[in-house]
Amino acid sequence: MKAIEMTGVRKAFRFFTLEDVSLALEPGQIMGLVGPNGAGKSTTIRLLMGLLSPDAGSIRLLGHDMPRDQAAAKADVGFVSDDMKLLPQATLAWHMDFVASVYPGWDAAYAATLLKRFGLHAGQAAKSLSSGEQAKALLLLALARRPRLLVLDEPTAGMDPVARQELMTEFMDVLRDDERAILFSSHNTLDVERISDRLSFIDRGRVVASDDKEDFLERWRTLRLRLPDGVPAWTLPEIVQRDIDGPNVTLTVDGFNDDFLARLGAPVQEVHRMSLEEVFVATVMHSREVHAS
Ligand SMILES: Nc1ncnc2c1ncn2[C@@H]1O[C@H](COP(=O)(O)OP(=O)(O)OP(=O)(O)O)[C@@H](O)[C@H]1O
Repeated sequence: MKAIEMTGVRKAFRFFTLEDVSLALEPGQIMGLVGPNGAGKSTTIRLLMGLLSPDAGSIRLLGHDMPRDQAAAKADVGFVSDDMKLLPQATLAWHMDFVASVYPGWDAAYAATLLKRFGLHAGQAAKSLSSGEQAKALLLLALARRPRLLVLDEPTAGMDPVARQELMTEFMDVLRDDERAILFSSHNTLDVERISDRLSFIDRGRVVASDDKEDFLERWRTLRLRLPDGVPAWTLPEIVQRDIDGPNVTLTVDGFNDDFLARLGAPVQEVHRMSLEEVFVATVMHSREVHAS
């Protein structure tokens, strides 16, 4: 059974449409949902969690049909988004007791470990926590339930680099158990590159690429060539961008391998791997060009 299965999902708002979104996540995997502002990440996550109903398509969370079976699904799904708030007057201990009383999977020893790791104090009132501490507290409450699936909308927003690193380590620990899965959205490609097994890039309401992280990083390259006799009119479909500066040509390639080099038929001076951020930007720009034409 897949942790997440979204097929052909559509949701139209007045000025924005999420179109034909399909995502799949297996147990034991972490998926990073990456996209620019307004791409549709939170809308996708709200649909997943049953907070919105799709106009078309199907959504299954841990095998449950959404939004119909959301009560059953949510018993096993930890969800945190940046518009969630703790009760201002209540302490973190009160929140922990409350969540423990609702969810039988609550792991008190793990909660105590997370308190220490995140530098939080159970006796502190929520209103006196900094915004980064509030975000950590919400994540603690979700993680200590030991849910089979964690769905996190921008979990590291407002956190400093040290806190982000701690959190990423924590996510990796959650996945030691092969039955669990995490979907998280982020603008931060460094975080995503660090821990994700799968990546889905979303732009303007469409999933523009979805694959294993290693496959993305293996496929994409920038190539530098020097061509004294002018620039050939390459039409190879793998070339998504070409920058020409006199005889110096830089190609951005999606689908780099020996066969591509043979078909390119030109001496390549340098081949560089690309960071996930570069792959993300190139994918989004290329998808926009394709749509515009
Ligand atoms: N309830 C709604 N009614 C109308 N439009 C909406 C609604 N919710 C979201 N939108 C629109 O859908 C688009 C996508 O929003 P969404 O919050 O999913 O983007 P996002 O990728 O999470 O962006 P960000 O990274 O900026 O948080 C935006 O243009 C937003 O204005």
